Amino acid sequence: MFGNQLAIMVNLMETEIETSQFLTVDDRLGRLIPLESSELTGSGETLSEVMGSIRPLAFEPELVPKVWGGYRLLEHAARRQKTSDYSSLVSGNEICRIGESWEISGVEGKSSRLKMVSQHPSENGQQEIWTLQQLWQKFGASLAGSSFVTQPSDEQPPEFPWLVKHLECNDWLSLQVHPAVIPGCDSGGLTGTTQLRLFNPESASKTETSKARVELPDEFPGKNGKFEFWLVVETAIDSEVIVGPVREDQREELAKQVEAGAREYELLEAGLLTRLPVEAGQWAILPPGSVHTARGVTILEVQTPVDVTYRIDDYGRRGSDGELRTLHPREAARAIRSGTGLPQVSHSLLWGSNSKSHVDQSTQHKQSSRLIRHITAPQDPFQIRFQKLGNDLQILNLEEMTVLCVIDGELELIWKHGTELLEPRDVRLLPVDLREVSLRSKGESVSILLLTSSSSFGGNSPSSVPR
Ligand SMILES: O=P(O)(O)OC[C@H]1O[C@@H](O)[C@@H](O)[C@@H](O)[C@@H]1O
Repeated sequence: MFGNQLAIMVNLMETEIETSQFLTVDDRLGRLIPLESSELTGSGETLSEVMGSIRPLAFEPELVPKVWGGYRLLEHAARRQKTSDYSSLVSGNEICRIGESWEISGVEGKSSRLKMVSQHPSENGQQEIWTLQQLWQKFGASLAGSSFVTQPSDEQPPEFPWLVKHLECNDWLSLQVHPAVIPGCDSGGLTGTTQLRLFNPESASKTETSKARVELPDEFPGKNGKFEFWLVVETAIDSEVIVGPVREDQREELAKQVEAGAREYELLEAGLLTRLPVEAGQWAILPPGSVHTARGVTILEVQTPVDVTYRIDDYGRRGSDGELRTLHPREAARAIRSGTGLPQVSHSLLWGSNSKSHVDQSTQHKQSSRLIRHITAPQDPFQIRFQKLGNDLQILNLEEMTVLCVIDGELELIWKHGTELLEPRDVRLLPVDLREVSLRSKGESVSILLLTSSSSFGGNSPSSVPR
């Protein structure tokens, strides 16, 4: 699957919080070791040397089995790898429901592996393997430019600021909530104006600020909480989301009932959660402390790099070990109390029948063949822009590190030394050192999502190339 390395993801139960770790086989020791401690890192001194030349970075998607998953992410991965042997793509080599495909991750122990293009073997003859976290620590300035800060050596190494996944929620996700932000948190290796864009409860709206100061979780001192953005990419029949609290003044009651072990239907009956049908093209913003679940949807998820979920209700399901999946009512109640904003689900669609209406905090404008919509608010920890491009060439100036996700259509991505054709679900990390890339649709149009830290989008909006 990854050269001669077998990569395996296992679920570990650490106290009450479910977490997981990517493992790799150490040939010398003849056993599994955490990927981050593997010594298979490359020896390049610059990002260009590692890559052969500076180029958009592609990572190996990591497929994660989930009880609520399906088979589409697996089928997609098989198509992409040009294999019909699905079992070779799954940890443990057993075909099972896949819920998540981790596209870009620097999360400790679960960092994405760089897809190598040049096949330079390292000194010991092995294919080099770089994780995103290793690249971030060694070449952060090439990736993020002047906004990257190196930490003094006695401090925690900076963490890559975003986590990008595809989710296939064939069945309901657990009803869940993620922990809130801790003030004075790790900046994720970014500084200056960019650092201000990382989630800060002080800059949230007034009603939210008072709540942000309540009890804070102590499990992850010094880390950001989990702020999520969902773009609904595909839907099935009966596609729905459930979110809450519906109003800010319900937060305490919701927390109380969750702590007392209330189930999803009781919270819905009490009007503390709301159930909404969703269509492809809608999006949701889920600040820490938002209760949520979904089913019948494929989602592109962008989040801050915190892999912690507190389950409120799991509908009596058993995990792969045959045991009921753990619920965390006490931690969930605490996360709800320290929530930093209400969950929002867009009323309009980014594409489809009502895509023209203005909604929520997004803004939209049309330029030549392009539709641009800024989705997240300036105080949010990352900025999301949706763009529809035609087949005229557009330049994207990379004044800051950008993640490019293809949503629909085929995209031609051109940079100084090369070009590549991207398909829906392809994700690329565009380092600042690339300076600029050009984009155009191979067909009539292509939809893309751009992820950055700053809301200014200075030179980072594609502009037409004069012909
Ligand atoms: O606890 P389960 O149901 O497996 O869900 C866990 C998953 O939930 C989703 O809403 C997202 O937050 C994912 O990033 C997370 O991994």
